[in-house]
Amino acid sequence: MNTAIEVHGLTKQYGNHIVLKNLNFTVYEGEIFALLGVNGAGKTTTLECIEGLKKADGGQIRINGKMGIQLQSASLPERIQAREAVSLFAYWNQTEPDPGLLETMGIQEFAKKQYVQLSTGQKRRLHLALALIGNPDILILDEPTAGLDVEGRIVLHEQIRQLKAQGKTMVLASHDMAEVESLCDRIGILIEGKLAFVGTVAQLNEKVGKQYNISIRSEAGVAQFATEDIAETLLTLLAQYKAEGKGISDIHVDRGSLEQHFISMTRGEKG
Ligand SMILES: Nc1ncnc2c1ncn2[C@@H]1O[C@H](COP(=O)(O)OP(=O)(O)OP(=O)(O)O)[C@@H](O)[C@H]1O
Repeated sequence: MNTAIEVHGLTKQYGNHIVLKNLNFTVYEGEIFALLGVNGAGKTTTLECIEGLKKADGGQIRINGKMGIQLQSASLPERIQAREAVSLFAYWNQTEPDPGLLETMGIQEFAKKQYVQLSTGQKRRLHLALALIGNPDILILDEPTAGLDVEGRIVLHEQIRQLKAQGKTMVLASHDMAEVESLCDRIGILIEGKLAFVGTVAQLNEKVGKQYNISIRSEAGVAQFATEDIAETLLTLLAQYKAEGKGISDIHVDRGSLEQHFISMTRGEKG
């Protein structure tokens, strides 16, 4: 496997606060690699060191290929139209705007709108399109779906999958375990500036167990259950609620918070 990014002994501190502590990881060509961590774990700082926007205090970063960076929100002038931003980025990249790219990213539908008038989802799509203008080999995406509704996330996930199918390498930051599980090939988990785990989703599941949390709201209040077999547990619970005549008003299933996985990882326990 060819290497797209190699990070060796990366350290970074702000004053006395060491935020990245000797990070070592490799991103291979064509894969989606996620940096997963809670707020403040060091994800953005790591990405910015890779992007060259922040200077590392120690270590080496090797990049093999052309890199595209997805902008953060509110990075463009408020009054610039989406199509003007595209033209500007194309000019900087000494190329022409690619109508196919604009079509795929769904930019045409809001091409004449000013940046300030765009929804969060439209801004993200525009940022992704701008990152793609120079036809990079490697894409860096910092929390690409933050603030998006379910539909917006599904659309963006699909676009990210299409980019992978085209052979792009992607590194993304996220604090959403479920997103990372469905999208990424490998994960690096950052805990307080240290990489606590690097490996595939399957390897992570082996390590922390594949536990799901189920919350059921009914007249009797909210009850919570943990299981490794959602289908079986849900069927049993639904039958039980029905038999007891308890009307269900909401059901929520999740993969457990990152914090739960971190705690179990550091304790070496399951769940
Ligand atoms: N310019 C800065 N000056 C001082 N401290 C900073 C600066 N930028 C980030 N930090 C600190 O570095 C740590 C890591 O921040 P970073 O933004 O990399 O985390 P993150 O994992 O991306 O968090 P989030 O999910 O909230 O974006 C935090 O404690 C943060 O307060």
